Amino acid sequence: MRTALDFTSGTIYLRPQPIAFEDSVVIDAQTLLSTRRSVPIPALRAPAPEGAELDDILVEAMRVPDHGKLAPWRFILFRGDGARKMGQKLADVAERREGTLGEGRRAYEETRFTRAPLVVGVVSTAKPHFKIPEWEQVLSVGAATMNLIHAAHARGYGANWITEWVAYDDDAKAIMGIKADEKVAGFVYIGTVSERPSDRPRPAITDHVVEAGAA
Ligand SMILES: Cc1cc2nc3c(=O)[nH]c(=O)nc-3n(C[C@H](O)[C@H](O)[C@H](O)COP(=O)(O)O)c2cc1C
Repeated sequence: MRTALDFTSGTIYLRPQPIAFEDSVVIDAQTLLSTRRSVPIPALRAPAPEGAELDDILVEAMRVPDHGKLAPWRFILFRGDGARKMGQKLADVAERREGTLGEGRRAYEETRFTRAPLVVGVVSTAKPHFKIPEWEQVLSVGAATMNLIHAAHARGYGANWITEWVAYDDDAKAIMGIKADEKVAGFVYIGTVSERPSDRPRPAITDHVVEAGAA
């Protein structure tokens, strides 16, 4: 039976009135939305979702509004040996750019995709289309990324949406198998939370919401 993380109290718990679905117990949607926050990468430990659970998370990630049904995204899984090798190649790119890297910097680059047990690269394949504005496709990719994060949190995992230089570097993108006309929406670091993060101040609705016609 799976558990959910309660970020308000910091305890692993089973919901007193869980939403039962087949053999799973999942956090209720309102609690998920009101308590999710990014977990710093060093606090993301093994295990990460894998197998059927990861498949479910990816399917839920793609369950987003998508004008024209273009599915303008794809996912790259960085884990294990593949993630290690990718880090070494990216460190080489950084070294070609900047000259010999210091030990700490080299190690940072080499371990870029092994800092968490799973990193999901979300790639936008949005492009000009005769009917569907590219902007709307990009929004759908962002929605898929957020769904991915929520789907992970719903199962008790922590997640963090990161880009950093490798998302914007053409050579790094090529090494990761990302085409020149594709964009990185983000790298979502996922793992089991070892330390509960404190929250940050959240935007107030008074600063961001207006009533139409009230002015
Ligand atoms: C597209 C995108 C890219 C981001 N890239 C980074 C990044 O490279 N480094 C970073 O520290 N935070 C990055 N963030 C911010 C974190 O994902 C996160 O939102 C932030 O730490 C605040 O945490 P919260 O999710 O709890 O509000 C990015 C966010 C978005 C939406």
